[in-house]
Parts: sequence; structure tokens; C-alpha cells
Amino acid sequence: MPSDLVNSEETATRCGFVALIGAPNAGKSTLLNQLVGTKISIVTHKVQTTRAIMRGIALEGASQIIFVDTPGIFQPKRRLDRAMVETAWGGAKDADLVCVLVDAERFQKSETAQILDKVAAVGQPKILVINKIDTVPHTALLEMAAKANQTVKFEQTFMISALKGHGCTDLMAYLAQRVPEGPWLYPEDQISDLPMRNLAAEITREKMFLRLHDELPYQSTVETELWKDLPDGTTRIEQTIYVEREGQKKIVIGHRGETIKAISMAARTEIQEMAERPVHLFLFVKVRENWGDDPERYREMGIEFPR
Ligand SMILES: Nc1nc2c(ncn2[C@@H]2O[C@H](COP(=O)(O)OP(=O)(O)OP(=O)(O)O)[C@@H](O)[C@H]2O)c(=O)[nH]1
Repeated sequence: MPSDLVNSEETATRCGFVALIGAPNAGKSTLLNQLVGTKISIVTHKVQTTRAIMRGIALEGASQIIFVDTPGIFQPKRRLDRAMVETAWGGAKDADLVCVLVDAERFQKSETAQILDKVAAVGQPKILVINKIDTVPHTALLEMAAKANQTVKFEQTFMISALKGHGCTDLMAYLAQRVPEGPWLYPEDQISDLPMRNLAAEITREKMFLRLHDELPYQSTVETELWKDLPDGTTRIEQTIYVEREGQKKIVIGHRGETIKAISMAARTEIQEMAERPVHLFLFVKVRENWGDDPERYREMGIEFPR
């Protein structure tokens, strides 16, 4: 028997999306840093136009776990915010597993109840992760777990301190065996720059919406086609803005290209800050009808194509 066949049978790979849900400050970034490691975890405080942004990919044995994030706005007021939150919850519905992160210190606050109510309506398998266990007595934790499990049918409950690392190994081991069997979506050597590419696309998308407000449908997307670190210390980035109709392309470009120039300048400044090096940003606008039916687009955004 050829040796590669033996290998592939012995180490069936697993790969899946885990949606992280938690109120702002619940400790999502801290947890990701524990699970993913700083190298490929990207903190996205500024980027709020996210649909289901990939926050990091963890590798554990033969498993690849792709964490997707939801924006931390739970009482959206503006129309755009509402749309963002709705699509983000949509992202949770596409994940293989929803990981609900609750801050033990703030368990009694209304935000926790709100999140639990909303999570109850999501059909995906869910786990509860009570964070910051170092801040409350252990007896209180059991009460919290019982109460939360009355509202939502969680598969498992974990109690962790993301800051101190307590309980994180068990959580990771669970996730690694819980994601479905399947090939890895991202080759190991590509993982590190993927979040940067996605983030850069999200930054441009945010600038575009800030500039155009409600003139564009929410489906317009931005993709980073090229990210090349040049020998002179600068980076060349090429992005394509996809819109659904010719008329929208005109809006994005603007009179004499003024709109796209402004979007590009604002995005370049912020991408530069993130990349910590000078950036040359090139934006292209293309019309692509029915992009929402194309599974590849979903994969690029880090979420699975809804079945
Ligand atoms: N005591 C204690 N503090 C924690 C723990 N985990 C996170 N924190 C603190 O809680 C605060 C918020 O943590 P973040 O990881 O930034 O939380 P987050 O708001 O969910 O992350 P973002 O989604 O990136 O905004 C920080 O000051 C952390 O140090 C923990 O286990 N114990």
C-alpha cells in the first residue's frame, strides 16, 4: 500500500467554522489569543462593518478551526447597524458551532439575558463558555450555568479564564473533535496573511459605506486580489469592489472618480496603520450579478455557503 494512503487514513482531517458570540468586553479577543495565538489572531476593534469576519484560525492536531466573529452591537439604532447585526447573526446560522461567551462578572446584566434569548433562536449546535471565572466564587458559576441552560439548549458548558488560560485546553480539545470531518479550507502556510487580506477588504468596505451611506445595497463586497510586500518596504494591494448593477458602479466611482478616490485614500490610511508599512492601494469596481448565489464568495468571507 502506498505510504500516502496510509497517512491519509490515519489522520482524517477536520475543519469547521465556530461563530463567537459575546457582548463587548466578554473577552473574545483574549480567548482568541489563547486559542489561536497572536501570530494569526487579528483584533478588529475598528472594523464594525463586518458580516462574519474571520478572526483567526486555530490548528489542533488534525483539526482546523476557523473562528468567525459577530459585531459587538446589541442594541443597534442606526439602520446600517441593524443591518449589520442581522447579517452577523446570519453568519452564526451558517457556522458549524456557535460558541456563546458570557462574562461571569456581568451575568446578571440585561445584556446577558438578551444574548441568551437571541441565541435560543439559532438552530445551530451551541456551547456555553463562561469566562472570567477568576472573578467570582465557584458556587455562583454553577448557578449561572444552570440558569443559562434553562434558556438555551447548550451541548456543553465550559468555565474558563481566557486571561489566565484556565479551561482553555479542554475547550480547544472539544472544538477540535466537534468540527466536522473534512479537508482543511486553508493551507497551513497561507493562514497568516489571510486575516490581513480580509481585514483590508473590510476596511475598504467600511469606508465605502461611510461615504455612500444608504446609496449602495448591503450586498456590495470588497475582495483583496493581491497583497504583495515589495522589497522597498512598501506593500501593493489590489482590491475589487463588486456591485450588482452598472448604476451602482457609477455611484462608487463618482463624478470624475472623486468618490472612489476618497474611499481609496481613507482606506489606504487605515490599512497602512494596520500593516505598519506604506501601502499602495489600487481599487477596481466590477459588476457581478447574483454574487449571493456563488459559494466561492462565501468561502472568501470565511463563512460557509448556506445549504
Ligand atoms: N479577570 C479577567 N479578565 C478578563 C478575562 N478575559 C478577558 N478579560 C478582560 O476583559 C477585558 C475585555 O477583553 P477583550 O478580550 O478585549 O473582550 P472583547 O470585547 O470581547 O473583545 P473584542 O470583541 O475584540 O472587543 C480585557 O480587559 C481583558 O483583559 C478573564 O478570564 N479574567
